[in-house]
Amino acid sequence: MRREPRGSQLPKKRWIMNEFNTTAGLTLLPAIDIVDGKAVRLTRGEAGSETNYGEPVDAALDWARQGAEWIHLVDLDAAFGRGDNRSIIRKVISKARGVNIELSGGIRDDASLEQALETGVARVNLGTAALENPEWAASVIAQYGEAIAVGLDVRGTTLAARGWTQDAGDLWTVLDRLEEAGCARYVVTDVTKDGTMQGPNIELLRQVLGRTERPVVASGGISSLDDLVALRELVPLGLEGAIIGKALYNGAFTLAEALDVSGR
Ligand SMILES: O=C(O)c1ccccc1N[C@@H]1O[C@H](COP(=O)(O)O)[C@@H](O)[C@H]1O
Repeated sequence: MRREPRGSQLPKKRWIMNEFNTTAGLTLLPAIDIVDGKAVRLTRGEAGSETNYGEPVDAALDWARQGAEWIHLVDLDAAFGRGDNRSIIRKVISKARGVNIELSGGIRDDASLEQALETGVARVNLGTAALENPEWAASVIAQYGEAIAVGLDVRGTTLAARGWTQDAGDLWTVLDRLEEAGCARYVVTDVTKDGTMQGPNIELLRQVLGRTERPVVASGGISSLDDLVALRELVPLGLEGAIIGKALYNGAFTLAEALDVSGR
């Protein structure tokens, strides 16, 4: 099924260059967030709210066995600016060979970016740096293209940085700037939903999809297979993927079941 162009007002050339693949289904990215060497889930990103789910490598091997194409790997200690989990991250990456890794947390300058890319990950997410250091973000977006995504982590339409502890600007203003810079992809997280299993913020995703032709990955709140069905309906609008966290760890459904409904 071919998708109708969104908005006949789009310039034709731009539309042709960015046509969405509507037959691809929804790419699923099971999440492994690491604190102090362990896989955890936070509630709304609040430090200290974590539930511990054991060894990150075990989670990665489990997702890989169930058919994961991607893993969303987060160094939460680096995101909070209180250390890092680099050695365990390298271990996860080497054990999950064949699975694409999206890595985030603490990637804020040339050194941390090079270190992240050297691990062989498929792409990295910039959070804080994209908000606090626009010139650097634009330069690495230009240099690395598809290897860089930007995480748009929001409460309402206010972006959050530094472990989601600081407000860092207006979503739409920053999105316009990143579009200018040619950002390849956005990971949109409703912080107020993250780790709550209250369902994704479909309205927010629709609004973002209405303002970019770049692929978008949804994050935060997924609780059921029905949520994935609802997100799949956004694929023709440009939604590419969904990050799943607590629902998998809590056994609401398995990754294999989720992949079945994802259309991949
Ligand atoms: O994923 C979380 O639960 C989370 C909670 C609190 C802060 C950040 C969180 N996640 C990831 O951190 C990166 C941002 O890191 P940085 O600002 O670039 O250092 C973001 O991509 C989220 O995926």
